[in-house]
Amino acid sequence: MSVPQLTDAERDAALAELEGWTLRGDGKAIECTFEFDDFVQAFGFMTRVAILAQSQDHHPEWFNVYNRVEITLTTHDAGGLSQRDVTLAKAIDHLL
Ligand SMILES: C[C@H](O)[C@H](O)[C@H]1CNC2=NC(N)=NC(=O)C2=N1
Repeated sequence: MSVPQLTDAERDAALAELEGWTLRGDGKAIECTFEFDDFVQAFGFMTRVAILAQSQDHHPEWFNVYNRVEITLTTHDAGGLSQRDVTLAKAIDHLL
């Protein structure tokens, strides 16, 4: 499935709407770190993100240690950032 990468203008507009998400150094992904009270809260969040990701057929790269969850969103099919990353990021934010 072909997904277009965002243009620079589309990317900047999306980032302006996404609080806490930043552009990765290479410009091909967005990243956000979430902190919770403990591991159970963090893992519960990850479970809800997993269900969301599956429903959107768009999956995060992520790292968890104890109460911290670092999420990176990029579109492998596009080789960079696409609208699918922005849509998933917004949906993740709505979980909180
Ligand atoms: C076939 C399936 O739709 C694709 O492999 C999907 C699955 N999840 C995905 N997740 C992400 N992050 N990028 C993709 O390009 C992607 N592609």
